[in-house]
Amino acid sequence: MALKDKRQIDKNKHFFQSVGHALEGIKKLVVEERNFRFDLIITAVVLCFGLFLRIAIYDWLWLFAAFFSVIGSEVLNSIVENVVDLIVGHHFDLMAKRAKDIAAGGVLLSALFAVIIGALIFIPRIFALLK
Ligand SMILES: Nc1ncnc2c1ncn2[C@@H]1O[C@H](COP(=O)(O)OP(=O)(O)OP(=O)(O)O)[C@@H](O)[C@H]1O
Repeated sequence: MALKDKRQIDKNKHFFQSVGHALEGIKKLVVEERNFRFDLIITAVVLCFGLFLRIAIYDWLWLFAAFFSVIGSEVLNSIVENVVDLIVGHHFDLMAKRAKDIAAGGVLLSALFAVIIGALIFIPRIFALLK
C-alpha cells in the first residue's frame, strides 16, 4: 500500500489508494501530534481498566463514544492548525488565533465529555471494590 506518487494531486484511482492516504494521515497524527499520542495512551489505560473491572456492554458503548469524540475533535483541531498555518504562515493573525483557539476549545469540551462518562462508569465500581 506504499504511496508511489508523493506529489499526487488528482483523485485516488482505487479504494486501496484512498486507504493508503488515510493511513498516512493517521501515521502523521501519531508521529507529529503530541496530544493525539496522549489521547491514545489514556484510551489504552481506560480500556485496560474496563477489561479489569468487566464493565457492561452499555458502558463500553459510552466509553467508545467518548474515545471517538475526543479523537474526532483532536483530528479536527489538527486540520484547523494545518490549514491556518498554510494560509497565514508564521505570522501573528487575530483570525488565525481565533480559529485555533476555537478548535482547541472543541477538544477541551469533548475531553470534558469523556471525563464525565469515565467518572460515571468507573467511580461507582471503584467504590464497590473498596467496600
Ligand atoms: N498564526 C498565529 N496567529 C495568532 N496566534 C496563533 C498563531 N498560531 C498559533 N497561535 C496561538 O498559539 C496557540 C498554540 O498554537 P498551535 O495550536 O499551533 O500549537 P499547538 O501546540 O500545536 O496546539 P495544541 O496544544 O492545540 O495542539 C493557538 O491556540 C493560538 O492561540
